[in-house]
Amino acid sequence: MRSICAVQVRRLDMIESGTVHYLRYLSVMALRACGFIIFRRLAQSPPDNIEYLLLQTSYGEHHWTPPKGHVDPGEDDLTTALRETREEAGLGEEHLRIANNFLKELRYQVRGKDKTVLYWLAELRDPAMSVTLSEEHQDHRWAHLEEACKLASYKDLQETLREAQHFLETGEKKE
Ligand SMILES: Nc1nc2c(ncn2[C@@H]2O[C@H](COP(=O)(O)OP(=O)(O)OP(=O)(O)OP(=O)(O)OC[C@H]3O[C@@H](n4cnc5c(=O)[nH]c(N)nc54)[C@H](O)[C@@H]3O)[C@@H](O)[C@H]2O)c(=O)[nH]1
Repeated sequence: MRSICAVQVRRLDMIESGTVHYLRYLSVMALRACGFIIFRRLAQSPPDNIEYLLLQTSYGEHHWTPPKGHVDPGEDDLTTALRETREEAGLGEEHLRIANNFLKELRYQVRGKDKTVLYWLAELRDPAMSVTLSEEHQDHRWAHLEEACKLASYKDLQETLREAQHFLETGEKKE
């Protein structure tokens, strides 16, 4: 009887990784994530000179979003955004020019729980710099606004990208 229990416990330990671990994590953590809408400017004339960076997850629905991720306990939001961008895209603060006066908050539900995502806006200083993905993502794309909106299939994220474009073209936030 004792040995059966030991085997069962070991099996439970083994499935403690992957999705089970992730679902347990979700059930205890408040869902808050932070990241950057990263853009680069090309030589073309406006508006085609602006491209946005989107990453495609290697898990789940394989959805596309800008680099972002969960806030660690005790971490401030901007530090999270910078850490996640370095981890997920290989781009650090030294590679970015962070825009003043642009911060967008998205709220949506993930598996029945409210999630808040904060996005800052940042320009890649060297447009030729390459992106280095982590295991969390399987692909990345630099895309003009309309293509970026097709990849980012969520209405709120599409609106955020449109607001970023408006901000970059006019220097003003959309009301
Ligand atoms: N095994 C496994 N493991 C997973 C899974 N899933 C995650 N992991 C692990 O967690 C780590 C990631 O940790 P971080 O990087 O720190 O966090 P985030 O960046 O926050 O990443 P998430 O993917 O958790 O969160 P979202 O992007 O928010 O996607 C969640 C759902 O929300 C919807 N959704 C997404 N975006 C929008 C939007 O803009 N607007 C709207 N309206 N809806 C949106 C969409 O339906 C989507 O399915 C990975 O390494 C994995 O280990 C999974 O399914 N199976």
